[in-house]
Amino acid sequence: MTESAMTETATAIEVKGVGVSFGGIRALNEVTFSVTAGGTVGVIGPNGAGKTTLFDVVTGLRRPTQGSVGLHGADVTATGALGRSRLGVRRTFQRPQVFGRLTVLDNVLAALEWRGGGGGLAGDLFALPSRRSRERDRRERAREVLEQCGLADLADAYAADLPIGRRRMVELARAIVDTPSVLLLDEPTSGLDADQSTRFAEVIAGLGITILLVEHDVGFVMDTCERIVVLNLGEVIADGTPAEIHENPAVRAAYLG
Ligand SMILES: Nc1ncnc2c1ncn2[C@@H]1O[C@H](COP(=O)(O)OP(=O)(O)OP(=O)(O)O)[C@@H](O)[C@H]1O
Repeated sequence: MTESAMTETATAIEVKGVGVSFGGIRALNEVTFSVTAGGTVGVIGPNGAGKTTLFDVVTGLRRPTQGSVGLHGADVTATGALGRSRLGVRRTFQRPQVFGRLTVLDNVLAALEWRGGGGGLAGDLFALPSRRSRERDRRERAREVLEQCGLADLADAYAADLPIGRRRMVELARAIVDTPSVLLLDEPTSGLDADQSTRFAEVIAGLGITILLVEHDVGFVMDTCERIVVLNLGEVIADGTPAEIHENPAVRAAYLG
């Protein structure tokens, strides 16, 4: 393998020259950055900076007007959200998106179901041994993740009845249960108390996967991420380590104050 090919495979997310316009509004302009496989990168910026639009572009919910998106070395600009999820991309949302009328356990099990039940229709209809053992494995894995996320006692609670902090953890549990390769977290600590934030940070630190997170809590980003990308008015104004970002005069002027 050539050196450049090796560099390419080590890059999990590559955003190159991305632009998105909404009519006359330029939500993103020439946005370029990458995330190394297994790395954790934070995106910060004031309201309206383009953070959510950037997540939409990386997850395939929105096609950029310009530029390209790469995942694990492949150009996925034209690949939709489902195709990207098949490549192992998972996401949480600013407002946690859980299935309110399902229990916590069923929310997590749902994420293990979409690839198919194994054994096909016959497996389901006749409860074949292969189907039953797969079902046991699924439940075991789901319970393991509930434990990891501090939700074991809430397995049978309806997601809609939970306070926002718990719903965020359910969303996280559902996102990580089938061991994604890339996880995007949109304002993960919003609505969490200090203990829940700490737990959240511990859970994601232990995953060993590529993480891109948007967060208003700059302290959390500084503690959790090895690199930070700063957006302002749709443009990257800084990209560096937490210490570099903290000292960057343009960032201080635009954001940190
Ligand atoms: N669907 C849309 N139609 C029109 N304009 C939009 C749309 N989505 C976003 N915008 C505009 O694009 C810009 C970037 O918005 P975006 O939501 O990506 O910013 P953000 O950094 O996530 O903001 P916040 O921190 O408030 O969530 C803003 O000016 C916003 O008003």
